[in-house]
Amino acid sequence: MKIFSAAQLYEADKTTVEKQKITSADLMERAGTQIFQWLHQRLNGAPVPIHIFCGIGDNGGDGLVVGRLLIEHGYSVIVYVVNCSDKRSKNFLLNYDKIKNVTKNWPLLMKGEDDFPEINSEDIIVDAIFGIGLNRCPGGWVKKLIQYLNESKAFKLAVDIPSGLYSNAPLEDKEAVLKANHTLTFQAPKLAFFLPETAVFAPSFDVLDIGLDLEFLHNAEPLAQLISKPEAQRFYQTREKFGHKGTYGHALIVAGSYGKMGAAILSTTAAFRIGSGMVTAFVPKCGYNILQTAIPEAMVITDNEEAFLSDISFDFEPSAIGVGMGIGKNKATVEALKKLFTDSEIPFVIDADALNNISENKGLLKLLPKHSVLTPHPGELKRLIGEWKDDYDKLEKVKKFSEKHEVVVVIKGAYTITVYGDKLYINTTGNPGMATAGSGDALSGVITGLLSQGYDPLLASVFGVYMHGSAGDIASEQMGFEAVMAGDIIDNLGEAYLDLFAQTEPENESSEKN
Ligand SMILES: NC(=O)C1=CN([C@@H]2O[C@H](COP(=O)(O)OP(=O)(O)OC[C@H]3O[C@@H](n4cnc5c(N)ncnc54)[C@H](O)[C@@H]3O)[C@@H](O)[C@H]2O)[C@@H](O)CC1
Ligand SMILES: [K+]
Repeated sequence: MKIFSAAQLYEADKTTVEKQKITSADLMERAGTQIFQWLHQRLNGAPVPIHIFCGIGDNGGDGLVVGRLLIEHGYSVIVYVVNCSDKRSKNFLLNYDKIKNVTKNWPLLMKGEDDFPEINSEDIIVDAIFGIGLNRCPGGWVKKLIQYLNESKAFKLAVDIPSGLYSNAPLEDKEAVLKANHTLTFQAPKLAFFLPETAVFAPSFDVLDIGLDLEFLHNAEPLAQLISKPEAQRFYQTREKFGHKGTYGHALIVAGSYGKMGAAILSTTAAFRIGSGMVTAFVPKCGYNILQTAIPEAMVITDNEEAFLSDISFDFEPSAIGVGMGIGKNKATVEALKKLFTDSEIPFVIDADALNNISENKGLLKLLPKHSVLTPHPGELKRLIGEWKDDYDKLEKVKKFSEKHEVVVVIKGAYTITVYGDKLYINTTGNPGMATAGSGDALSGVITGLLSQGYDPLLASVFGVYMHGSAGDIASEQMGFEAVMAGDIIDNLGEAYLDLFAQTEPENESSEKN
């Protein structure tokens, strides 16, 4: 699924109206009707008070449509107009008139703090104050209203986007954004829903298809691509009936140091579980017995040093190399990395201490084979590219970094974002249970394992992140977030493959769950 900018959505809106020969009011009716249906399906006529706060633009217009339809269906509705400006949009005015046909209770005009209504915790708040047309940070009494609504324990449903959030620009004041419990967003999710500083305001959402012009949406270059099951299914490469272990490559995992041999075990196992034909672990001497005992399927080569890596030499040609998990920052290890990067022509997966060593010795970057995959968590990323002002600045910096060094960067987080040149791929699998030691080692093993099977570096990254998250989701469903350990994620990679093509109940036809 594609993520578009606000400007692109306005374009799509315009094109749709022209091509489908409808009015923009018809489109608003469609949008409002979808929101109404979502509520109606869940409330089923329940007499719960619904407070709808409408701005004076088209987002407010949507709110008025929802209000009208709810009233027509007998719900208990109070509509407020957040009257922050006289510049009411055409479709706001049209629907303002229409709502008067179905109720004697005209919308309440709010002009300041004195007009803030009492709201009980069992009530529902519908936020239709500002949509993607937000053009400045909410201030004055409107900001106070947003804060007042945020303090309420009532369920808060945002129309299109939580008010005060820009769809694809940095946050100005986090005190002036509605903290929605759920958002119903039109046609495509907004970039703000996936970035750490702004995602907290839209912790869950459904995408409502309002029938915008498909050709326009198909041809528009998106801000980012969202990776869910349909995309992952397309990435999957079928295993051949007559394949043998050599068909699926020979991955090399360069990992571990004294006290951190678990990192090598996790990455090696993950490379196997994602389907590598063969996996060799290269570890310091102290890891030999540990690895051979823990993973009999793996081959093991050791460094001359007992406790850390100093000379990474091997006598075969791996089809992919993952390096860095738990290797530490010994001077000799830096030299060993220099030699490894210089001697190899195949792209690497670079993780953990290999990233930290690169950050401290930037010359190493120039030695990296093109299309190597870097998998930093936020701390490692900061060491690599420096501080950023906000999430959008971070993405721009990573894009430049990726272009300059011709590498794939996997920014790990709640929504992991893979960056390649100016392209962004946002993952949708994963959960807080995966914030656990070794989860990153599992991911680097997964990506290395996919590379070894012939997935190209970008696909290996995007598909690997999806599969890793999916395995984590399956693990959490079985044991709850808290109990998940990295090994459980790896153990469920097989289930994640099965889940990829499992038959499921059809979803609600018009909405995509997230
Ligand atoms: N583009 C589309 O595809 C569709 C858009 N629709 C709705 O239209 C919305 C966009 O409508 P608009 O462009 O009218 O914009 P909004 O309704 O988001 O708000 C814009 C109005 O609020 C004012 N405003 C913005 N920021 C303010 C602030 N901080 N303080 C005070 N006033 C502020 C603006 O000057 C303008 O008058 C979408 O979010 C969606 O809800 C839907 O009706 C259907 C289709
Ligand atoms: K809104």
